[in-house]
Amino acid sequence: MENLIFPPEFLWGVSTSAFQIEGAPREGGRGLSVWDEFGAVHAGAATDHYHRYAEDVALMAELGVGAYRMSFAWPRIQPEGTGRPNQDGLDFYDRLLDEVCAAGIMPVATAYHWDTPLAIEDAGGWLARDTAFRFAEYAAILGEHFADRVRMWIPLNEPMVTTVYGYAIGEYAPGKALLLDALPTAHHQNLAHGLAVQELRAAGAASVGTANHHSPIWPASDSEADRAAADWLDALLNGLFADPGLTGRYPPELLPYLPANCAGDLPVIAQPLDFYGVNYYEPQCAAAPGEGGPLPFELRPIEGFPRTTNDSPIVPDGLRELLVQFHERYDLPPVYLTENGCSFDGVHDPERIDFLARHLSALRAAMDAGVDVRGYFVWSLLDNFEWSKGYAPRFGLVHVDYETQRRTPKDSFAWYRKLVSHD
Ligand SMILES: O=C(O)[C@H](O)[C@@H](O)[C@H](O)[C@H](O)CO
Repeated sequence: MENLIFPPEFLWGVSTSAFQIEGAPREGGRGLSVWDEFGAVHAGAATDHYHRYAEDVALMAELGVGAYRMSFAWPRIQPEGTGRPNQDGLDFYDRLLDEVCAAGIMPVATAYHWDTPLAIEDAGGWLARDTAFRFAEYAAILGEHFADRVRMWIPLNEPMVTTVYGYAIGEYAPGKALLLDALPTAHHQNLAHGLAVQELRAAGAASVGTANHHSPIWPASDSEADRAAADWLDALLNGLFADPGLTGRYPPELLPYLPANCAGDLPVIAQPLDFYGVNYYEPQCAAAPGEGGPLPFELRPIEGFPRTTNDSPIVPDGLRELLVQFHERYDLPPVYLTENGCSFDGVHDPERIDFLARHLSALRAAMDAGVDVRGYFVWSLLDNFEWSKGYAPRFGLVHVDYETQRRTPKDSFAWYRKLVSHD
């Protein structure tokens, strides 16, 4: 730990999301979301955070973090995705945010972490331009009620994952496999982001940024064809969500797949940001597609690295590579690692401690290379519902027994507490 030296004002946090921890899907007037009945495994009670939030905030206070990144559940605030807010939903988040503030922890809020109200999805979801405007109305409600306590706002969590996993390959809700015909959902999310930034700022938001999922893209070989495939994947996974907000332009190779009138929305999308949030987990590798391949690239497995129980390759230096690349590519506002973490079993989790330590060293190296990084959030405080993988992958610093809902801090919890306390 001796080499993990960070400035005294560096912001240490943990992240979660509403659908993955709250549970109580039918309590307090909450409406159904696109994830409630999607897939083989349903979240159900999750970690029952809806009832146990005070216990979880006490764990964060014990951990000594300065910030907590949570998300609001759109279907808890607007059960049908439109219209007047649901008072019970507002009251729950009032209780939660008051508890967080009373513990001296700074609330960082994501307005949307994939739990689209079912009524909105039935009306087209992110394939429909209108959803961006519904989302802006929802963001205005959040700003009106919570801008007095939330210090950092993130309109959308990882729009890339929603587009690619939700609409292009169908692994996540809503389960559509449209391949490149899914790309209008990226534009509508980018538009929703821009409109929400305007609404949140109008409501007095202290600061607004992103939580985008980014990866360095490695070509499978040095061949021209593989490098071209990697460039295309880089545009799809990174440029499609970073470029419009940071440069006011889309990667040109993607324009044929985006709505014809998308350029008209770019001024709204390119709202100046107070911070740029990055979620980093692993690099990606691309090769030229085989004969008649449906896409201008093929994914290749990343080999030769240790792996998590969620089968993700552990590549800490990929984080330094990504941040330095973005630093050279964009005029970045201050950067926060809004998510980084890994899945390993057990309360005794030396692999997680090693993972976090090596990613923090890579983060330190990126800072030494000139990247203005101001904070780091571990994914996640608690073991929780890992989307279509259900409850098997465990990402928490705190173990959760899903039978009893008993919380047990892991060895990594003690390790992170020591780190953030500068001891
Ligand atoms: O990055 C994501 O995919 C999401 O933001 C989280 O909801 C995941 O649970 C986490 O990343 C682990 O995969």
